[in-house]
Amino acid sequence: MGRTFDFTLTATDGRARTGVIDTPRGAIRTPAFMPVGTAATVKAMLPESVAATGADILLGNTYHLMLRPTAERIARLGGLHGFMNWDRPILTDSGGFQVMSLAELRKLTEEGVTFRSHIDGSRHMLTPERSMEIQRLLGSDIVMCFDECPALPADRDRIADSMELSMRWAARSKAAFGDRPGHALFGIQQGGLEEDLRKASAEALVDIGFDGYAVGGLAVGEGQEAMFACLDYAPEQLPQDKPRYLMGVGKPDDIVGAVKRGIDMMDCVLPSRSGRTGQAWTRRGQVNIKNARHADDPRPLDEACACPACRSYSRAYLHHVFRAGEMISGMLLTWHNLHYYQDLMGRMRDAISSGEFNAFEREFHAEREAGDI
Ligand SMILES: CNc1nc2cc3nc[nH]c(=O)c3cc2[nH]1
Ligand SMILES: [Zn+2]
Repeated sequence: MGRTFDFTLTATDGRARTGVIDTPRGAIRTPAFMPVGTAATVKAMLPESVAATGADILLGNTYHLMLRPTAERIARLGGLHGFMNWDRPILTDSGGFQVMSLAELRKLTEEGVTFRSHIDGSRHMLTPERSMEIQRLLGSDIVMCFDECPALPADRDRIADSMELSMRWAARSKAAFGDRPGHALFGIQQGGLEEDLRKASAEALVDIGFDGYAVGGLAVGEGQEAMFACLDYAPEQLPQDKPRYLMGVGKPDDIVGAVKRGIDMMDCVLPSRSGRTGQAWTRRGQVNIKNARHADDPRPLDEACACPACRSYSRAYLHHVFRAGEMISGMLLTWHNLHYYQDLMGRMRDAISSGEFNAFEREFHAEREAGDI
């Protein structure tokens, strides 16, 4: 296993970029989409199936794994890669966002956050130092700073105070992370929808120095228009030569708009979560396979898709197994959705490389208007 973590840009088209992040566990082609493997599994998928969709990296959640089975147990068993049988790169988030959205009886102080587990009510504390320790125990390749993500809408003072706390926590995260060749630490920009606060956050993070930079604080209910308005300036406030990671995004059209605005990495539960509920994402838009109109339809979900669900099964079959509550339903639609997302990322990488991103974007939207799905 090599010891480096390097990002190489291979082409740009407008503000869109494509490149490769080299890590000791393999290369990550950017723009990259990371499937979410919350509790050491991408739900309804075998790891080899996740790899078959084209995913170079997946995301693990510190909050869930620290509660169950605990980071110490995973470390005793050799780390998250061996534990979940995924030998490619893993990015773990820092736990702060999940604590604020899932845990009970939370108390936030300068030190960190104390909370009770949503699983069994046990008491826990997360600090920048504890988050770095957990992510080290898990063995993740890309570690995220411990930060606070304020819910929007929020007034400017609240956003400013929260961003400044996150910057102090970023410095503590960096100090606790130490020097770990082959492992990366990403800072997370905050500042809500305030351009000057985002600039101040970016400058604070660059002063501390990170291997990559996330645009945090978005996809928290602000809506696509406000998110894109923020992405019209925020990515370019961050270093041009490091990966830019937009957290928690998103629907396919969110992803295309984010890549257009200079984002290199994204993660979202949407393709896997919606796959389990019967929502399929296709080039021509969304298909709810549980809708009665599919009951006798012999066509595949998407004629243009090469995934196992589209190659070997009809809409009628997918409709049936969802209506019957069969486990294969979630497996097939999750596989299709993750395959579609990775296919979308690959088509964007190719379009950027050939300087045709604008044409790609026009075609992407035109196909969705075509209807008849
Ligand atoms: C689903 N939307 C979403 N997931 C997020 C995760 C995050 N983690 C750390 N910091 C963030 O600001 C942050 C924002 C996020 N938005
Ligand atoms: Zn498919």
